[in-house]
Amino acid sequence: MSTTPTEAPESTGLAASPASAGAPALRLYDSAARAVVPLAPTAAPGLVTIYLCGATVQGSPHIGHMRSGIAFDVLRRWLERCGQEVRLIRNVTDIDDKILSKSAASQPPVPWWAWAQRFEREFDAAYRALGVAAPTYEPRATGHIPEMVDLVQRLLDAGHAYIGESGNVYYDVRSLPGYGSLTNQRLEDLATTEDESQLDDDVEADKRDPRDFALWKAAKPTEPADAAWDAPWGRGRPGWHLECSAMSRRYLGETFDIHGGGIDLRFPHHENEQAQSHGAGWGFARHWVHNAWVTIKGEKMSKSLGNSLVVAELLKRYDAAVLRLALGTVHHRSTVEFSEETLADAEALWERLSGAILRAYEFSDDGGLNPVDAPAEQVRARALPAEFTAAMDEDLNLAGAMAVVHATLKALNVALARVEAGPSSSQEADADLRESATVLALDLRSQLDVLGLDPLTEPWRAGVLEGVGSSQGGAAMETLDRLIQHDLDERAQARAAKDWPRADALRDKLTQAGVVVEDSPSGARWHLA
Ligand SMILES: Nc1ncnc2c1ncn2[C@@H]1O[C@H](COP(=O)(O)OP(=O)(O)OP(=O)(O)O)[C@@H](O)[C@H]1O
Ligand SMILES: [Zn+2]
Repeated sequence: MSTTPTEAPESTGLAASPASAGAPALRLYDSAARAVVPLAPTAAPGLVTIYLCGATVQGSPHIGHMRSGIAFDVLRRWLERCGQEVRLIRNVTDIDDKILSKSAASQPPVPWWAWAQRFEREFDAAYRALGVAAPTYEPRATGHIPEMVDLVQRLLDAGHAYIGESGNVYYDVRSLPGYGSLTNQRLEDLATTEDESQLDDDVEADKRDPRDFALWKAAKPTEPADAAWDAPWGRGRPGWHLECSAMSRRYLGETFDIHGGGIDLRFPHHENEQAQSHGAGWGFARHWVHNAWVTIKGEKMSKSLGNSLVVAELLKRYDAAVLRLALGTVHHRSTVEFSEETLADAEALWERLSGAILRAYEFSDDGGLNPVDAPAEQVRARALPAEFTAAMDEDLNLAGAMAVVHATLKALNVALARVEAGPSSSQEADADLRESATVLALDLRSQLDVLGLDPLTEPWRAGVLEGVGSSQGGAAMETLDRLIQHDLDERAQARAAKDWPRADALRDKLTQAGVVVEDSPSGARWHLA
């Protein structure tokens, strides 16, 4: 490994967090250590630095592409909830073989950069729709060519890279004793480091070893002139692996806390990123987190397998919150099987969760000061149940956290039923009941917020309040209640007089209008279907 001294990462602008909360209690599975280990951030007190490999913007995002964005959004939210400041970098690969070939093959052909920009926007829209907070910075590969050229030069100087006859620059994997350590592979057992992302690596006949990989690809006469940049060893463009080493160094410094991405990226992409950064003398990632696949009928969702579901299409059929719930409440290392059944379950759960919070919201309206409608900061300031915290701290155990969510929902429904059963003999007791339902609704919001699913914050709020109207919801429901109550009273009288046809007709009328009537010992209750 190179021992070249390196500059301090002052240009990253990293600083101690003002909201420093000491070290987080989170323990996370580390793919390199193959064990759950404590996360011990080092950049600055109260700060966690994360680099997540982002999209290669060569086509429309399918729902599988969203998995890592959502999984790491939950990780980020949890760390922030625990008082940490999180600096999350997610890059955009906006130059690559597929972008060049697809833009050239499109009818009519478009410039590669227009193609990349189109799909970057689509990814952006999909992340936004699914409630994935924007990363702290989202660097594009093409905006960091000088950093990449510097890194290649550094690797050349340190003897970890060489220039081939083609003008390509390769990483010499045999030069780094630790190559393969991330994925626990011995160099002797590796045949080649070719991977799909480097399809056009041509023959690469000038490699010294088939396991070496391209750091820099020499410009080709068949490729657009503006897809190449000057470098001391000749014009060309960066290899994919190089981008992440250069951009993580630029924004997070030589060493950072967590490196993430899809499980397929472990090898060769992450192994090669690590080789580059270690070769440059940088500490690089201290902790590796990889998320599992979204599958369909057990098979990875993938464009080439023809089973991919484009996010924009799914959003025409499903509420974005339902998609987020389906994807974001499963442990990040477990597969999400994406089926009609998964979506139906998520849809039903979302209705129950948002419906219960909405019911509490409606009855709590008090001259525009609705306690259930507390701003997100207030919701986040609430203490979480110890079981919830313990589950999240133990490798983001979402099953454990969701068990707490279900218990809170159940308790809220019980409280709501008691409130809705109507006034008791004591006003004080009624106020207590309303208070306990309000507290449970806020608790539920607070737990769901960690998962990015608080129904009363954006991007879900508008959809959840649709038809209720954020300021007029309570008043509108009261008016509706009076109208319905009038019919229910008439129905009660018809039943008392054993006028069954009249009683049934009144109920049918309400059912047709979307009102569900439930008879209980204390009288009929209603809710919207
Ligand atoms: N089904 C999936 N589940 C989770 N992550 C995925 C899934 N498909 C792709 N990804 C993530 O998105 C990254 C980019 O995906 P890629 O461009 O290979 O998509 P793809 O649909 O599998 O395309 P192709 O069919 O061209 O292989 C992958 O490296 C992976 O980390
Ligand atoms: Zn990467």
